[in-house]
Amino acid sequence: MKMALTEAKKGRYLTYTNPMVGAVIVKEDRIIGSGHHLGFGYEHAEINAFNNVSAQESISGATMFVTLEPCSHFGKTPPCCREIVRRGVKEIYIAQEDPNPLVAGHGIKYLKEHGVEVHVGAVEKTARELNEFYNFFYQNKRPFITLKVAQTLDGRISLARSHRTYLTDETVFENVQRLRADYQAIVVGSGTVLADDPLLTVRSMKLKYPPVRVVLDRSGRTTSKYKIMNDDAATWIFTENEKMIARFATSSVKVFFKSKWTLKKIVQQLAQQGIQSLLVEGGARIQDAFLDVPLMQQLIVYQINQLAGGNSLSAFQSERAAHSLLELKLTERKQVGNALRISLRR
Ligand SMILES: NC(=O)C1=CN([C@@H]2O[C@H](COP(=O)(O)OP(=O)(O)OC[C@H]3O[C@@H](n4cnc5c(N)ncnc54)[C@H](OP(=O)(O)O)[C@@H]3O)[C@@H](O)[C@H]2O)C=CC1
Ligand SMILES: Nc1c(N[C@@H]2O[C@H](COP(=O)(O)O)[C@@H](O)[C@H]2O)[nH]c(=O)[nH]c1=O
Ligand SMILES: [Zn+2]
Repeated sequence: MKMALTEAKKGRYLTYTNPMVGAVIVKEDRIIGSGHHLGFGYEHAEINAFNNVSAQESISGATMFVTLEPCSHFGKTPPCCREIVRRGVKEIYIAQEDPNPLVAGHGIKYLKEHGVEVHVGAVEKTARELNEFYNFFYQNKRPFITLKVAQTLDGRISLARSHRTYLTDETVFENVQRLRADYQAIVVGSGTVLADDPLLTVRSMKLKYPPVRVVLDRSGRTTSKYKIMNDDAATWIFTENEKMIARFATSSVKVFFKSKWTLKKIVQQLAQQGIQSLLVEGGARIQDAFLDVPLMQQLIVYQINQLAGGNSLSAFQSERAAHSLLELKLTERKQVGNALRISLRR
């Protein structure tokens, strides 16, 4: 199963809203084939593993190790569970059940009903972690949300709200690029667009499915002159200003207009669009809004050894009355460039 997990990882950045999946076929204590899910819309891991078995080998009577329950639905490809039965696989080890309601248990049921000996749960924890956002999305019906903040020792993100303060170095930039690549959407508030004019793209890698840039712009202060509105990646704006529809009518920017958007409704809408993971990159008011709801699962802080003081801007700051403390569990702490990277979970 560990080999199947190594196989699965070969699909990283290519599977999009599909999980990474790996499969290994064993016969008489020999590996006769292995494969992974090649990418969104392409062959599933099991089929790719079958395709990699040489013509001289007989699959009939073999054992398969697969990191996710074989699918039972006609999607972009036919059901893997049928192919497994058709090929005569005798026994199958499955790391985890597929939480996707299209499959959820049906694949296992089909295999059992067709005489395959099924074992579920081998190396399950590692398999679940590999597709953490996918699993979270189907189990909770909402995206996995990470808040990311670059801050000073005194928890400040900028010397003044109206402009950008460069806090972290090139090494942190690279680290953030890799972090971004793992998410399907990146969220910022209009204040950050106006103050920083960020691109919010992944420049260090050529991604087939770059994260969507989501701008929360309630009163409609952004225009097409900002870099985030370019075509380097998709951009979606959530606004309560109807004029934004006309303002972006001739561009590829998608405007989600509603006379009243709550953060919960925005997250619901993103889930409906199939977004399984969100990286929230500020600014102060947006981070505070996510803290207030609270809709986040993870916080990643890049903390530098400098102080800002005075009336500099706090990482989570708005006009609302603070009412309680939110306790988080430390999961990782390591030095990255000029910052201490601190990861915490709810
Ligand atoms: N160091 C770091 O990690 C980062 C620092 N920054 C810094 O943060 C500053 C910008 O922060 P800030 O001014 O707070 O702006 P934000 O980026 O947090 O955007 C705030 C705006 O978002 C809109 N909005 C939409 N939905 C909501 C909601 N549910 N709750 C609150 N606001 C919502 C509001 O628009 P409206 O007013 O129309 O209602 C509000 O003005 C800049 O100085 C920037 O440099 C930014 C990102 C990262
Ligand atoms: N990638 C993968 C599976 N993925 C399952 O299939 C769904 C996508 O189906 P489709 O759109 O047809 O590609 C995905 O959400 C998940 O339920 N299943 C498998 O048997 N093996 C695989 O390698
Ligand atoms: Zn399949």
